[in-house]
Amino acid sequence: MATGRTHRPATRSRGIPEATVARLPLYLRALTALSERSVPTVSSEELASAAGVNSAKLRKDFSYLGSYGTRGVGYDVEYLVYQISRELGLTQDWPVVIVGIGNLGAALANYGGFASRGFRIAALIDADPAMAGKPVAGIPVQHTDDLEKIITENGVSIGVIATPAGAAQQVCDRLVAAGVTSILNFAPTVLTVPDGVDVRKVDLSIELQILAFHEQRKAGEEGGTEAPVVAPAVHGSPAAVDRKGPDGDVPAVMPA
Ligand SMILES: NC(=O)c1ccc[n+]([C@@H]2O[C@H](COP(=O)([O-])OP(=O)(O)OC[C@H]3O[C@@H](n4cnc5c(N)ncnc54)[C@H](O)[C@@H]3O)[C@@H](O)[C@H]2O)c1
Repeated sequence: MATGRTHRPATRSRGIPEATVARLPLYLRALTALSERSVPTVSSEELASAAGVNSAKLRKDFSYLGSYGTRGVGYDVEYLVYQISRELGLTQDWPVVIVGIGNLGAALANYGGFASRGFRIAALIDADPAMAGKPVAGIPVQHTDDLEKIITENGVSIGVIATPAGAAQQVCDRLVAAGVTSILNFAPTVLTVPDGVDVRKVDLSIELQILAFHEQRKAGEEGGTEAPVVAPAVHGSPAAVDRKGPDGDVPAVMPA
């Protein structure tokens, strides 16, 4: 199967640009921290600084949400938390499966940040029969033979792939055929999916390579030599080099 686009167009159907969507989690993280400190209101400048975003961009982003703040007062923190959570679809529970429970899959399963943000780990799946039934993060690992059944029974629409690269496309195809429509891919390979399926890719080695590029450029500047004008080749994902993140940085998570 597996033909077609690997990511959505730049503007969502509801009219919120993809770049704004990518910044909403940054605002939400900053707002959640303010909310935990019981801060009632925040100015666009303060929030922009806490989120690491330019304040004009923040105001533009919030205008898409219909949120303009109150002059002299700022934005209501609790209301913005609610609004952004609703926009991101975080006011509902999202069951997630992780496929490939090795070093990375187990670390992800143990990460408390998913559950606290509404992403409940519904199942852990691995192809190794020796792992079946063994608990990881308190959840028994299930065998890939049952993948389709697990997806259907749990109403899973988000799948995380942490298998070796060679297995990732086949796992992706099975997840999609079973009804998964969003995939977070950690395997260092480009996945092909049908229209309507979103894939985000995480590759920390690419982030390190980009940092190495900047280190090299800084060293060149200090030494008075001209900085290189092109990034080094990044295996398997040339788009990662020139793709900018939410606010000009390069994201650790990128469209596949
Ligand atoms: N994106 C990143 O920044 C990042 C960081 C570390 C690792 N990785 C990648 O994540 C993947 C996992 O790395 P790891 O160190 O955990 O490897 P690992 O070898 O420890 O674990 C891989 C697991 O996948 C299972 N597996 C193999 N084929 C499978 C299949 N068809 N279906 C289900 N499970 C299957 C194996 O049984 C094993 O438990 C690799 O592709 C690695 O390159 C990415």
